[in-house]
Amino acid sequence: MGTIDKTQQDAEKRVAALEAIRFIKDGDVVGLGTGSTAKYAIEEIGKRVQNGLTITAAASSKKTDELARSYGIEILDLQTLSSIDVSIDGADEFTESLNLIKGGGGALFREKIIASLSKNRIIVADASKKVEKLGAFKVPIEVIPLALQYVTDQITKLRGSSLLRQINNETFITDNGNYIIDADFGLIDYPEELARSLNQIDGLLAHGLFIGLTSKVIMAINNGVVVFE
Ligand SMILES: O=C[C@H](O)[C@H](O)[C@H](O)COP(=O)(O)O
Repeated sequence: MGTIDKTQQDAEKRVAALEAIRFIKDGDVVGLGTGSTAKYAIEEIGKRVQNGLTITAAASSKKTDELARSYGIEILDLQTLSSIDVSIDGADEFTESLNLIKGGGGALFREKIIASLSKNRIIVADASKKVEKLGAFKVPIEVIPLALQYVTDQITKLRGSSLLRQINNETFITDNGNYIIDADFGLIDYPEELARSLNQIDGLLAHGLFIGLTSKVIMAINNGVVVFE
C-alpha cells in the first residue's frame, strides 16, 4: 500500500469506527474490541452513553475494560454471557473473504470469545489493513507458558518460525497470564487449513487467525467507507 501517512490512517480509523456505531441500538449487549481503532469506537459509544444510550458491554481486554468504565459504560462479566448483540473490533490484516489476523495488541483470546458470542461481528479498519493474502503480519499465538517449547516445535513442523513477543526487553504477558509467539508462516495460501492445524496443538490457547468470525469489515479510505460483507 506504499508509505502510510499516520494522520490519514488515524482519521480513517475514526471514520470506520463512527460508521460501525450506527449498528448499535438501545438495550444491546455490545462487545468491545481492543486496539487503536476499537478505541475510537469505545470513546464514541462512551459519549453516547453519557447522552442517554442504554447499552451494556463486554470488554476484550483490561485496557478496554478500564477505558469503557471511565465513560460510565456498564461492563458485564464475560464468563456469564451466552450471547452478544453486536461487537466492534479492529484487525491487523483482513481479506475480502473476511478472514483476519488479529492479536497485535495481545488481546486475541478474549476477542475470539467475544466474536464467537456475537450475532453481528463488525471489524473496523483503515485501508492499510486490507491484503490479498494474510501473513505479512506475523500470526500472534497465545501460549500457556509451560507449553512454550512444545508449541514452538509444533509451529516449526508447520513450517513457521516463532518469535516470543518482548516489550521493552521483557517478555510480554497477556491479560490471561500467558505468552505470545509471533509466528511467521510467510504469505498464507490456505488460512482455514493453517487455523485447523493450529487448533490441534495442546498448550496453544488461541491464534490470531479469525476465520468465519466476521459479519462485515467497515474499511475507511480517505473520507469514505467501503463495506465488505
Ligand atoms: O490484540 C489486539 C487486537 O486484535 C487489535 O484489534 C488489532 O491488533 C488491531 O489493532 P489496531 O486497531 O491498533 O491496528
